[in-house]
Amino acid sequence: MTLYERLGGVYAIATVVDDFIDRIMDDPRLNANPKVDEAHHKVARAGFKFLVTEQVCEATGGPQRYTGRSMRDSHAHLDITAGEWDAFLDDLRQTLTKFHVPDAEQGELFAIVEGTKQDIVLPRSTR
Ligand code: HEM
Repeated sequence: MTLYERLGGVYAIATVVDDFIDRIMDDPRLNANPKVDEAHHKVARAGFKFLVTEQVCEATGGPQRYTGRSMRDSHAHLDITAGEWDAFLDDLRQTLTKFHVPDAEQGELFAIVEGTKQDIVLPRSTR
C-alpha cells in the first residue's frame, strides 16, 4: 500500500496541507525573514495550498503531478537559514500530530522532506 493510500488519499492530504500552510504562513519564526514574509504574503494561500497538495500527492505515490516550479527556483532567492528550516519542520510535526498521523507515516514524510533540504537551504544563508 503506498504512503499516499495510507495517508488517506487526496482529501486527507489536502486537509493536512491546509493546516500546515496556515501554520507556516503565520509563523513569526519564518516571517522574521523579510524575504519569506514578503513572498508568502503576495500570493493567495489557496494557490499555495494547491501546489503543495499536488506535490505531496505525487511524492507519496498518488496519481497527481506537481505543476509548480522546482524547489531550487522557488526558494533560492529567499536566503532560508538552517534555523528557519528547523522551525518549518517543527510546524510540520505539529500538524501531523494534530491529525494523528502515525509515527511510521510521519517518518516517511520527514524523509521525503529532508530530501529537498539541499535545494532550499543554500550554504550562503547564515543570518
Ligand atoms: C520540503 C520543504 C518545502 C516544500 C515542499 C516547499 C514547497 C513550495 C512550493 C510548492 C512553492 C511554490 C512554487 C511555485 O510557485 O511554483 C514554494 C514557494 C515558497 N516557499 Fe516553500 N517549500 C518548502 C520549504 C520552505 C521553507 C522552509 C520556507 C520558509 C522558511 C518556504 C517558503 C516559501 C516561500 C516564501 C515561497 C514563495 C516564493 C516566491 O513566490 O517568491 N518554503 N514552496
